[in-house]
Amino acid sequence: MFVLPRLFCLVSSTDDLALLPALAGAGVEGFQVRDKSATTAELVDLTRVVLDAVAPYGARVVVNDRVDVALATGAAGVHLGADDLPVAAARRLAPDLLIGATCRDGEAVRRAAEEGASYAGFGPVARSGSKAGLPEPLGTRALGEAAGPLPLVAIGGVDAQVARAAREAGAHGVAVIAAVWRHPDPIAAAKELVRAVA
Ligand SMILES: Cc1ncc(COP(=O)(O)OP(=O)(O)O)c(N)n1
Ligand SMILES: Cc1ncsc1CCOP(=O)(O)O
Repeated sequence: MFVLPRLFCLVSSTDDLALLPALAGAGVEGFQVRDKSATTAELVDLTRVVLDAVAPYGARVVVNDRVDVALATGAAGVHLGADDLPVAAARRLAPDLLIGATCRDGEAVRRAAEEGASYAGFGPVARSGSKAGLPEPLGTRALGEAAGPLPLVAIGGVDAQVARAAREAGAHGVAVIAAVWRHPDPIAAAKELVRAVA
């Protein structure tokens, strides 16, 4: 059984991977390997690099989209969205993995729980600068209304202020890209996020 991190930092191969040990050392408990342009082999390699960098700090690694890569690398989990392997199928393949499912309302959270998800990635809670084509922000009130059968990880436009609001609304934790990787001082930003979700 894995403890669900309160802060996930999403990582792609274009990020400064040399910062990973310092981010984990600063208290980032979870990393999600998310690289939309990587081949399968590249994703396996990137996941191994992330695991090697952060596992010594006790941080956990989740692979976005790919249960096969999670299993092949010994990652702690996988995050699945609407275009990915259905959660129930992933759970059959991977009884022991942490499985996250993207959800936008309470009904989706209930369904994900029934299918065997471990947590719901709920969002976008605010306006994301990193991912295009998302629906309008759902806000933290909708997050509070969706709370119930699964721990919720708020995503989309999360900075320290949104992270605090999400936690107050009932989120277990948050997941971020821009708040760390587009910050002039990623380690300072991570420390502030760690405090915000504590
Ligand atoms: C924690 C978390 N929540 C939601 C997402 C979004 O996943 P998905 O819907 O599969 O979209 P992509 O990330 O694949 O663009 C996530 N990655 N993490
Ligand atoms: C992958 C994903 N899914 C919903 S928002 C998002 C991107 C989150 O990035 P940011 O923290 O920069 O908004």
